[in-house]
Amino acid sequence: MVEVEAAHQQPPPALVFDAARLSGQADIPQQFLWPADESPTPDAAEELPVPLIDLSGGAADAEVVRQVGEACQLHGFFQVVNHGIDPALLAEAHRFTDAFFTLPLAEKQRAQRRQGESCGYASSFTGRFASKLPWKETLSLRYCSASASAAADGGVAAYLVEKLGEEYRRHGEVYGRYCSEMSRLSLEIMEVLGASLGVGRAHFRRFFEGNDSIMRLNYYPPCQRPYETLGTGPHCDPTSLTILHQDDVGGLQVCAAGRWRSIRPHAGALVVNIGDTFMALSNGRYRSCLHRAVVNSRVARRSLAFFLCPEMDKVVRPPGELVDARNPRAYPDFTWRALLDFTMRHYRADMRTLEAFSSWIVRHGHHAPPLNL
Ligand SMILES: C=C1C[C@]23C[C@H]1CC[C@H]2[C@]1(C)CCC[C@@](C)(C(=O)O)[C@H]1[C@@H]3C(=O)O
Ligand SMILES: O=C(O)CCC(=O)C(=O)O
Ligand SMILES: [Fe+2]
Repeated sequence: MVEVEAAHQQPPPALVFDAARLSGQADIPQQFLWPADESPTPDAAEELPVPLIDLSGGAADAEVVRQVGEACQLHGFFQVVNHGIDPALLAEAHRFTDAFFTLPLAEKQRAQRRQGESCGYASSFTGRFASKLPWKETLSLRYCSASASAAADGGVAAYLVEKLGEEYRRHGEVYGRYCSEMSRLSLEIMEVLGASLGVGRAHFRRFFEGNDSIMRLNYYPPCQRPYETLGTGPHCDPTSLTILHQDDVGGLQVCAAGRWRSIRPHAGALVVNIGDTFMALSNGRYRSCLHRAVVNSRVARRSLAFFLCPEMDKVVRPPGELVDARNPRAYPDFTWRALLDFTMRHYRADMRTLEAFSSWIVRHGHHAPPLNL
């Protein structure tokens, strides 16, 4: 029995995570402290040797297909270079991230994320979770590729202007361009994943042509007790593909072979990992990988995560080639809308989200259209 609702019991009156104030204090509220068996150890985690995959030869390169397939069978993480994304755009997106998160709290709260929604500003999810609060602030934006033709930025600029005012249009245009570039790169990576799984380059690319994705800006203030807190707790991304640009501070860790290993920042490289929804699309062939973000007592850290997601009501079902007597269906059909709603309203995404979701579907009858095996 999965204790799902418990994760969202009404927590005590919301604590406010004002990083400008909290970051300097010797003591921190106990809601931010993590149990010893989940908090990071002081010894630096050894580096996880993930391949720096060179995309200059394009997504058709056989070596790229081999390296991505190998990484996805091992731990689901790899880094790409020569990905074609303008370094100036990456730098501008980070500059605007800094500009936003160093605003006074009241200004940021004008874009406050509402209960059950995935967009907006959140300061450590106080009011959403009762304990093990992440030491971070986030701003999440929605990017709809289908509307990109109309709004050219997937609706990102309009959202920021609506929430924060006309003076944020430039921010929105930069993040909109960033998202459309990430969407383009995601489709190239989907071609590589399709080729590596033997279902052809077009299959997953077509599935994600119209995507309804989430752009998340993570801001991790310095923390004076970095070995008792976590910037982002252990989890697998419930989404399909994550393309993350981290600054040069470091803090992303992956659990591989039962050990936490760090993914060292490489200037200009993008960190890529598959998520739960792609694990279901691959019928479990490729694993969504457990990872977390640790904080430090010296400097703030930022990471920009683009989460590729299918259109809300498209049924997530693996291609027939990946289902046979030896590889029966690993997960039931579902829609991304149902899984997103599950993580927003009923379950804090962790390392068992898809299992918890699968039994939740059965118990709550959220049946997707019948299988057409
Ligand atoms: C669909 C999503 C939920 C989260 C943001 C995206 C993909 C990653 C998820 C998350 C980061 C996993 C760890 C817990 C979480 C609550 C967080 O720390 O932010 C998750 C995000 C969320 O539910 O807002
Ligand atoms: O900040 C990082 O390096 C990782 C963040 C993350 O895993 C997430 O936002 O899902
Ligand atoms: Fe993640």
